[in-house]
Amino acid sequence: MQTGLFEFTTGEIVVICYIIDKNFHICRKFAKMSDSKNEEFSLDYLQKAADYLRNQVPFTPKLLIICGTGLGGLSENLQNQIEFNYKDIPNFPVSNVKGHAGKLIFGTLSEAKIVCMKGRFHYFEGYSLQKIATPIRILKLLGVEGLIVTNAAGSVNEDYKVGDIMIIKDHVNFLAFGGQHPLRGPNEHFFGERFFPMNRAYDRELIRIAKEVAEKMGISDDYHEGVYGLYAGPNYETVAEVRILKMLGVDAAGMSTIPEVLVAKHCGMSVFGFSFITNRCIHCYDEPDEPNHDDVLKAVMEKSETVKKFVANLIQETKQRWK
Ligand SMILES: O=P(O)(O)O[C@H]1O[C@H](CO)[C@@H](O)[C@H]1O
Ligand code: HPA
Repeated sequence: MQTGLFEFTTGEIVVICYIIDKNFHICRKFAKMSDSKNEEFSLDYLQKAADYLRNQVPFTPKLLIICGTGLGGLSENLQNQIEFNYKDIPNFPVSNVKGHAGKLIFGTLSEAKIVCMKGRFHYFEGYSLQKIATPIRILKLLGVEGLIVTNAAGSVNEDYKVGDIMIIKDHVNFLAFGGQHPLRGPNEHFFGERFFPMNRAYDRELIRIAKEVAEKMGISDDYHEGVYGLYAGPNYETVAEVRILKMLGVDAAGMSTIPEVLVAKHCGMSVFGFSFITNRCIHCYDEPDEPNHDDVLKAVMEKSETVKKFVANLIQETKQRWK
């Protein structure tokens, strides 16, 4: 048989059809595999959680606050609170780390309409990067336009001290260097473009206002602008790793935040973030100190009022955006 440029016998055609068919099935299988990998990050799946919340919350939240370890007290700023346990929200992950209560709290502050995640999800808990960031997409579906993301972190920068606030001006996503990314897989165009920039990820105007707020609060010696680095954990860094982080321009190290920021930026949110410095990362082999989670929690508790005030003042100064 003559087919275009080539001549085939019937037998050859059968073989070719078989190969095409086989490849088609293999391709379909792979497509299905990668689709099912993203199913829990898809619009349909997340819509269920958004509908559940929308039916019970009488206003549209505009600002999401993610409370880092021990920073759940930030939700105490909110008036007219409506509270949900993560476990009661369909298709919502559940948090397992001490210092992360697992509650979603809606409320208002200085007329700003806010939702607060009192408890987040970490890669070291075994969640996929997508699962960690599902609340961002769910709350985007509800109407959220801005994110204040907070975390507890160790200082790599030796000028920082325990109790300081580091406003995040940029980050280094060490997981991405190894090809790990919450947006890996088919792009959900509803939320954003396949390719998106991150060079202006942290909103410069919010940073400017936050610095003014810190100055007005009289804490100019206790805040910095720096680079956050994601170390997957759950162990704290070795001395050699801390030295590498320093060489690579990281000022504070933590085990969270970046997956949430990536997904927030992908769906067009404005982002402001800060790290609360809970411990020093250890640079020297002869130092007897060892970081531990109880000290991390203790450090946050000691300064929780200042941090709460900092966030409340920042919201007060930017409330027009979140009404
Ligand atoms: O980043 P958050 O959730 O604030 O918590 C930080 O504190 C924990 C370690 O003490 C880790 O989970 C680290 O990421
Ligand atoms: N390293 C990583 N994550 C952390 C630290 C740290 O020193 N402190 C709090 N979270």
